[in-house]
Amino acid sequence: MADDGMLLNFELGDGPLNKQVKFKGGRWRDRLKAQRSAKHAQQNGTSSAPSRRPPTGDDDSTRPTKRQRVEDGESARHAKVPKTGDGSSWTPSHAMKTGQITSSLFTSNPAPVTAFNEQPAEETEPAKPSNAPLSEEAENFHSLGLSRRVAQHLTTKLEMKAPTAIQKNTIPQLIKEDSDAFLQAETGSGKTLAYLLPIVHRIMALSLNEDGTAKETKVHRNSGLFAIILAPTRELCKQIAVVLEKVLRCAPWLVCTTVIGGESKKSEKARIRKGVNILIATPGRLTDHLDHTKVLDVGTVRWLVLDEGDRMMEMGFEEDIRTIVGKIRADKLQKRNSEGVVLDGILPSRRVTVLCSATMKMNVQRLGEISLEDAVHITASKSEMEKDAAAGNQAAFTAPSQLKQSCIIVPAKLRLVTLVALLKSTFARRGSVMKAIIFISCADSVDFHYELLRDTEVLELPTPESSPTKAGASNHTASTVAPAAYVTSPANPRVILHKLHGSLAQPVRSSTLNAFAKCKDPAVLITTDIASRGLDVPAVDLVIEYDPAFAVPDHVHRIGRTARAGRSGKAVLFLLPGCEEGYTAILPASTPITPQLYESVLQKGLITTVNLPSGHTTPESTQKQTWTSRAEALQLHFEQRLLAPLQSSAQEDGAEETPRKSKPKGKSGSWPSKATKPKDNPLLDSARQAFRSHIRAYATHVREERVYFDITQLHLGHMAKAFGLREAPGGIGGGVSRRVHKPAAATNSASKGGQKGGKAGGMGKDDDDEVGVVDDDAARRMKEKMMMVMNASSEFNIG
Ligand SMILES: Nc1ncnc2c1ncn2[C@@H]1O[C@H](COP(=O)(O)OP(=O)(O)OP(=O)(O)O)[C@@H](O)[C@H]1O
Repeated sequence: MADDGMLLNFELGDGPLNKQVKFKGGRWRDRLKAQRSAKHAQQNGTSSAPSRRPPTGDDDSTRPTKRQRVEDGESARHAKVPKTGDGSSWTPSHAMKTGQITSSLFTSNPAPVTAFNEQPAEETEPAKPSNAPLSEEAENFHSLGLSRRVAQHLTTKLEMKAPTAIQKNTIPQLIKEDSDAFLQAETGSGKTLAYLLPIVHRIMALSLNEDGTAKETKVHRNSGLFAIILAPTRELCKQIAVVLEKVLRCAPWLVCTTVIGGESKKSEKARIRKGVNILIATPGRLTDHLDHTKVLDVGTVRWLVLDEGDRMMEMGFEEDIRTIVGKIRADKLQKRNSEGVVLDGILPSRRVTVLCSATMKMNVQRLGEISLEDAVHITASKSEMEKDAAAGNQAAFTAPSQLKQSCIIVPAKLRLVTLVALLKSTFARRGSVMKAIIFISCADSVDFHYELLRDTEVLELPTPESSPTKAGASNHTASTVAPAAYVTSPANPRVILHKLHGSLAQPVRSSTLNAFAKCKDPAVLITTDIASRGLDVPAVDLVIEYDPAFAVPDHVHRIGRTARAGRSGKAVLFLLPGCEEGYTAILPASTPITPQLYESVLQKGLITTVNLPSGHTTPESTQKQTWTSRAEALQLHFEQRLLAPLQSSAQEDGAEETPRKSKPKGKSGSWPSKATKPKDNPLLDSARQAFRSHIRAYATHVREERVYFDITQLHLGHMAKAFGLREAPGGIGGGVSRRVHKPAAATNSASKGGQKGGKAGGMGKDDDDEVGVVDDDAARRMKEKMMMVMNASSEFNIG
């Protein structure tokens, strides 16, 4: 690595550069321009710095102005070097002592269209949690109809004293009635137990009398498959299995298992052959087993649960679900099992389908048509039901009331440093935040940010799962768990970084998630939407949507990873100034989404020096810097990290950097594109790939929300800076990946041939990373944008 110390050590004084500086790196045009500017500045006794005062957040005048081209040498010559809000001078960044060329971070940024003042944090009474368990006095599990055995097990072993509202409304219904149900309640409200407990209770009743004494015939693992639970992702299936296993400890004669892909079908078949009473599956894998696993008998199945039903539809599992529902219904319902145990009466006398979600996209109506018959709609509260009815059964959804939502409107160029500053201030105090999740739009961008923010030194970590130790790194997490650089603080000298996306191998995904969940140190998970649904990781205090979700319901699920079961939580949304600002108006929130000024975030986070990764030194002079100059230095450091190994060759041939063609990476299948072949600096390569994928992903926000996420408004040059790039790399317009859904054919057996479509990238996984729908409109906009870019010269494309 280059000696970044040199780079961070730029002058803070407001005097002009008085030495002839040799400019290195970047493109020859930029170098020439900077050389000229510096010369003029010397002659005129002024700096070649842009004239704009860096925003300090002190008053309105400090707002960044609307997007402008970078000041030319003339205007820069006449510009005064202003003082920053905190009294120090503003540092020119176009021509620095080190001779590096970069555009200023604080100039030419578009101003927010909404005028807002950051409200001082009011000492208001915290909102009453809307998804918490009810009071023990008001309700208990036994009174809902569950056996004493189950109720006691919940209280004593699982430490659940009272049901939540959705559990209170669902459990009696599913115990007493045999009708289909559509379960809808906010994130973290305990829907999993709401449908699991009545199922377990009724299956247990085949073996136990009402007073808890054993019946003559006791069902066991070979007595039949009674329930199938479908969930969209493998992680979610595993999580449901963990909860169910805990519940089944009070009925150890019953067995559940998962069939989710990502592991050998043979071993799944073997488990089914051994006997299972409750099966948890991803739709694609189950369809495959229904086709090929003869021992899988669905004649005794009484419940089919579709957890996160809308997500399954969205992921293209409609055909699989049709097949599954069709096959289960077609099989004659057995009134007795093969051992002669009477099932009817104790178990439902018809097949019951339960559909479950915190949100309902339009496609759920179709899912309802496929799977439900005269379903009852169960919500957490009466008022919700009334609200939904008033809305013409278009289910309304909200975020938990205790969840505090805020947004930061931050110009594209400042996104990366603002993210670091936010994380740094988040972990400034020990214990205030233990776990944070950062949502990013695509796998390539997750890979890049993880590589950028992790420390290069491998430290010994305490838990075996999250230990890329010197001695023996955990194979599965060696490339997905690492100590973080930049965001640590004296109070939290160790923060552990994790990354997760659908293109990672299944064992890596499982181990990484497990490592994050069990991490004893403060931890950050950088992830795609793969972690947005249903995942229940305790102690997530903060969710950062660095890239906004592709659709509002996805946003609701993402932020729902915090503030679960009555706990508190915060969610921060990054938005660009301009049309994105209007997005907050359509987001569901019990309390208003509070705006935060990015200037304050930077100021708070960069109040002290940033801990650079091992091997990078922070010069002493930076100790005295202001937050603005620290932000500039940090950005410069990132850019330099990306460029370092390539610099010498660029100098030698004086050529402009051009993206090099290479084979597609293949690993992050969601966004296939012309990848550049890693040569000298894999991080640079990763940044370019991430940038391209990010821009493509941006084009895929759902149609109704594209008014807020208009790709034609994106400044690619500015956005490139958020990836540590000094200019937008080419190759973005290499065709917008169509979002076609993978499904069974791709997932399960190549032998099926006839792809019904594969998810972008065609990785053919059950639950690969998903993005918004890429349709003709998105493709057209993308094309338009590319034309604009080709016809315009940007700040980084001076000429
Ligand atoms: N009665 C209860 N008392 C205390 N904690 C509970 C209770 N029921 C569920 N929980 C806990 O609440 C958390 C959220 O539960 P669960 O994952 O079922 O929520 P959910 O409604 O399915 O959320 P999502 O829509 O995000 O999937 C879990 O950690 C679970 O252990």
